[in-house]
Amino acid sequence: MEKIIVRGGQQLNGNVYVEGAKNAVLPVIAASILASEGKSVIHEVPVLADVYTINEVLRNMNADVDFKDNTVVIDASNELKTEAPFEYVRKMRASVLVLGPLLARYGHANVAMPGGCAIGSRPIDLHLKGFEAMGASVHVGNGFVEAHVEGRLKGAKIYLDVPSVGATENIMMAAALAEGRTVIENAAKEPEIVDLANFLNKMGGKVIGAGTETIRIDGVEVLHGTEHSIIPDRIEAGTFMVAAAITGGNILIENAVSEHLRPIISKLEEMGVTILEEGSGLRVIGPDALKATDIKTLPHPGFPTDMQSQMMALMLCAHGTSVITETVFENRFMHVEEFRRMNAKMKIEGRSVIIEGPSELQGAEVAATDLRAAAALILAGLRAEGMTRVTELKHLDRGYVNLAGKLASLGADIERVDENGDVVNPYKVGIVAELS
Ligand SMILES: CC(=O)N[C@H]1[C@@H](OP(=O)(O)OP(=O)(O)OC[C@H]2O[C@@H](n3ccc(=O)[nH]c3=O)[C@H](O)[C@@H]2O)O[C@H](CO)[C@@H](O)[C@@H]1O
Ligand SMILES: C=C(OP(=O)(O)O)C(=O)O
Repeated sequence: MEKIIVRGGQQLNGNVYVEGAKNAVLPVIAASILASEGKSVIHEVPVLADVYTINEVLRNMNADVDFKDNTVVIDASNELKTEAPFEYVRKMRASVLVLGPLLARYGHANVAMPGGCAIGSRPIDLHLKGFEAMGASVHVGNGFVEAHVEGRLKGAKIYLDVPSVGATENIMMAAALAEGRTVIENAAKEPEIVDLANFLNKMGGKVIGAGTETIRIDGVEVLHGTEHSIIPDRIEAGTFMVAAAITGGNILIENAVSEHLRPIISKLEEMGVTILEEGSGLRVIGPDALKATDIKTLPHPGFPTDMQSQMMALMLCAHGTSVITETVFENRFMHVEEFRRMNAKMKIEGRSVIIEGPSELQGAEVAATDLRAAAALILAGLRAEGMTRVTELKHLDRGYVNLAGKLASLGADIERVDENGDVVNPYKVGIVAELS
């Protein structure tokens, strides 16, 4: 079992580059199967286990997928199989994003039902209601969702009960090839939704309003391959911002987009962190002493749930009482127990965690409970006294490219080792093991 070993106490300084966003690239790759003509060339693709998984989902359907040098080239002009088996959906819930494109292009899709996961039950009822509103019949049984429509999907007015990112994306992709106009109300407004809309428009789609709560899609008969660069990962950027803050360091985070990071910038500034626009990125300077603050996770442009656990690590080091309220996922506090192993002082009250800081963090063996918890435990390890060992790195590899190597290049005392204690090439990471 691989581990990341961190010895706390180093201040981090230097430059780091933010990769393309995981949560943007997965829907864009799924959308590429809408193209019955031409190839899609997607740049700024991060080397992540999730990208390998979605590529395997497409290959399994008979699409040609080539991934090298951070570029994925997809030719989906073959006749595709309309299935995504459980072995892929189990590894990565975002595999359900092929449902909309398959249904729109072939009138049929059979995709394994994603289960819950460590952060909550995560139903897909809003995706399915959207397809039904567009004329599809949907059957859930034997662990699969089977959706079917005679002829083309029909445009519809769809109000989402909650602004679900995945439902907005799945419906937007399906609507791109439907007959007539679809209007999604109470749509998710995340930057990744805008990136997907831009990709669909370059494919010949007609999507307007992405980034607002109402998205209008006029369906077209054919979509074609195109070329696109993925937006930078705001959560990876936010993670490095916390790394600077928690170590009292000074990091230039290249390729960070400040408009995507407003809620994170605002909270870090409240905690005493200095953040300056510089070149094509952000310089983040940690203070001598961090101040407590409160955060409540919300859909964009509220504070992102995917930064909740990293902020928890930071708040543990701040002076005073901080409160974190998680409203997006019902069970995203699994990392609290792991932080406690590091001598963190906090208590859970319903959907909130109350932190009396600062805690004198101590190194310990801790297990990542999800992808962001993995990063958060490493961040805490940067500050803790002694050695922290983080296990369950399969979560980390889903969403961070070479996090240990990047932190080491900024001055962290960190390495990734295998079960024999031998240092692992950070670029090979767990991806190879995961897929073999
Ligand atoms: C691959 C990807 O982009 N993942 C992101 C995406 O996940 P994902 O798209 O799964 O998240 P959603 O926005 O759909 O989920 C938000 C909330 O809505 C609920 N819900 C969702 C769909 C549905 O049909 N019914 C329903 O009740 C969920 O249980 C959850 O409580 O957005 C989340 C919220 O920003 C992020 O944490 C994830 O990193
Ligand atoms: C929850 C996350 O991702 P996913 O939706 O892919 O599980 C995440 O990126 O933190």
